[in-house]
Amino acid sequence: MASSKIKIIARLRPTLPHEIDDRSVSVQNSGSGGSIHVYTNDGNKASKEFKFTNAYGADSKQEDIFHNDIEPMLPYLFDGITITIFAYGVTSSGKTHTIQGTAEQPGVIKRVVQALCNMIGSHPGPDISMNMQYMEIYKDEVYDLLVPNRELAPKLDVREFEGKVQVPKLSRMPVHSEPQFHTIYQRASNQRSVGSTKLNSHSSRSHAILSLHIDMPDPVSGKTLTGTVNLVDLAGSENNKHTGNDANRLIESSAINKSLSTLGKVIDSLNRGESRIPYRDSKLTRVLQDALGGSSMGLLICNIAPGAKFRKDTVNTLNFAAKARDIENKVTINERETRPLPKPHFAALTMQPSAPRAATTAVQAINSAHATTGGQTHHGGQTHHGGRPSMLPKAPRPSVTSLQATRTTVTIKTEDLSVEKRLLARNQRPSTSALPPNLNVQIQQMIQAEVAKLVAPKEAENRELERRVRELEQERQERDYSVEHSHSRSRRESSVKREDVVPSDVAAMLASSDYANHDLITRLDSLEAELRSKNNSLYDELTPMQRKTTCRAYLYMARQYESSDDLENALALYRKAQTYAPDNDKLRDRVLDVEYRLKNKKRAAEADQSPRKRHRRRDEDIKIEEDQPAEEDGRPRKRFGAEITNQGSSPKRKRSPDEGEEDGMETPQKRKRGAVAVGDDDDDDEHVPRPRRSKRQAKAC
Ligand SMILES: Nc1ncnc2c1ncn2[C@@H]1O[C@H](COP(=O)(O)OP(=O)(O)OP(=O)(O)O)[C@@H](O)[C@H]1O
Repeated sequence: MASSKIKIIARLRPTLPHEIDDRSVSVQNSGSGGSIHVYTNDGNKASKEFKFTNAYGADSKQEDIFHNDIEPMLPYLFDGITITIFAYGVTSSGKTHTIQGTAEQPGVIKRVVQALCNMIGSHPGPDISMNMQYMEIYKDEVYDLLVPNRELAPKLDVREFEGKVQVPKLSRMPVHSEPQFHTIYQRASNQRSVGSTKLNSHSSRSHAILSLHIDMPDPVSGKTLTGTVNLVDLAGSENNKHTGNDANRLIESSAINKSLSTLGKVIDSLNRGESRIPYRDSKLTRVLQDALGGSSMGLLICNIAPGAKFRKDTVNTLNFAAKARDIENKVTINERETRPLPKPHFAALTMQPSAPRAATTAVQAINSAHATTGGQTHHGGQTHHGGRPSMLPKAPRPSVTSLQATRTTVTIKTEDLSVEKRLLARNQRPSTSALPPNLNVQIQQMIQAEVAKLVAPKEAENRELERRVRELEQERQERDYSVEHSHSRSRRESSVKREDVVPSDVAAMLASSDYANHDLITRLDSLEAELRSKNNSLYDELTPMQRKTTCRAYLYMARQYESSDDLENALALYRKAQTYAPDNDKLRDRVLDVEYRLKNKKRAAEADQSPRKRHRRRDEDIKIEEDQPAEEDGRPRKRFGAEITNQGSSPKRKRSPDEGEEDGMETPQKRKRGAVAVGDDDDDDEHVPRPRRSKRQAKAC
């Protein structure tokens, strides 16, 4: 494993038409080496100097940066190394211009894709493929930009797998050609969150990360090397006094500033060699973990805006860059098994995976190249890093899957960096296994046979256990079935019994019209008692039809009792009937009526107990009987209690004109008065209501 420092370059953008050129920032030796001077006051000689690997002035071209700093890194991708290039700076400093560019001045992305397509195309060897992923981090959440509709895209999780931070659900698209890439990229870029601020009409509101993966399978070793280049366009730090942000922009701005401040903290912690690096404090640092003290090579482009109003931001950016250049990454090569292996037996798990080997020569070559160009920029250039253990890439966990990722080192000839020769050299490398392939298979088969012998008795025991469990389960099911069957049969029988018994009894009772059918009452009572004893009510047990029939039976008997003036029994039977028709309003009225009458009857009976009243009443009765002639048909007139019918004599019921006066009589008093009135009115053609009189007055009359 070799260490590699992050390479830092700075770029000053030109003054825009609406800006004043106050010459507050200048670049010396633009293009190679170079330093940036930030003047404390306009035209003042006092300045702060920052030196970097390369510094580019306002007149620099896109291709200058590409040819000097980016193109030389690309061949390392074909050794399975990850490269991260990110643009950092205040808003409107030219980050998007540098990374993305325009149609006339294409930026890093277009140039990198073009170069990679050429490199892949010129290589006749194994099947090299390129895939792309594109995500944005907006308000500290990761979103896929390759989805058809970014608005509907879900937030994505960031996970760590085998020492590498990944976004597992991020989509991946194959890149076959340059035009095809640009179609996909253009569509995805249009989905990126941008907004207008006072400083930039097209300001990025998110951090965008485009990843290009180059997969190089090696059919001989069954392994695939993957080189990845991450091109990161960070959102710019913002001074809200200058941007004039509205509420939504302020929220975005605070998320951007927070993530950038975490980025600064991560770099500080790495420089101090702290044991805890706050990668997890923001999604940005989590995703870029590999580039910040991880296992990839890094290039940081610091974009600077001219003008005094940006002076503070410019100094901050350059201070940040000065700190970042001390970060050391432990560069590793990404190689994984892709040949499907025979399913490994658990015994094979005891075998440890091969430890990652260091990418030595390749990275040393990079470092030496950096040192030659950037040695003078390091302010004395000591490395403060003491080889913090957490910065070392983790060894892959043992895995039973055939896709076992390993990171190994290859020796790269630094004197010859052409892709064809690198790939040729890789193909000519002997297989990592020193044993012939058939011997490996034989060993595996022997181990499997041995282990099978060991586990055979245990497996037989397990089979026997399983069989026993199955039997028991079957027995239980059969038992459950028979219990359920007997229950349902008894339920069926009981319902059949009820249907047989209740209706036939009722029918018999109705046929005999014997209202004193005590047998029926006894039968119903006993049935109810029986059901009550079973914690159940007859109502619940009967079908609606059976309830209706039972109710009718009780009603029939109640009416019979009522007509014979046995109000007590009638009331009891009406109440019973009510239990089977609780919602019947007429029946409820009837019960109230009978209750009322029964109460008055009892009261009247009590009054009759007084000796004086009994005497007076007897006299009155004699007098009335003397005065009252018999009906023409010889039948006596109806008297109190005899008028009860089953016609529904609700107290509130409106009488029909056809109903006799007596039917509307509601109370014993009324009825009595009515009886007298009927007797008196017999001779009258016209009904004249009589004034109310006391009994004494009536007697006097
Ligand atoms: N080197 C350059 N040459 C010409 N124009 C430039 C250059 N750099 C930046 N610009 C112009 O400056 C403006 C702001 O640039 P750009 O959008 O790239 O800034 P930014 O840093 O990405 O801003 P933000 O962080 O707000 O997205 C754009 O109009 C862009 O065309």
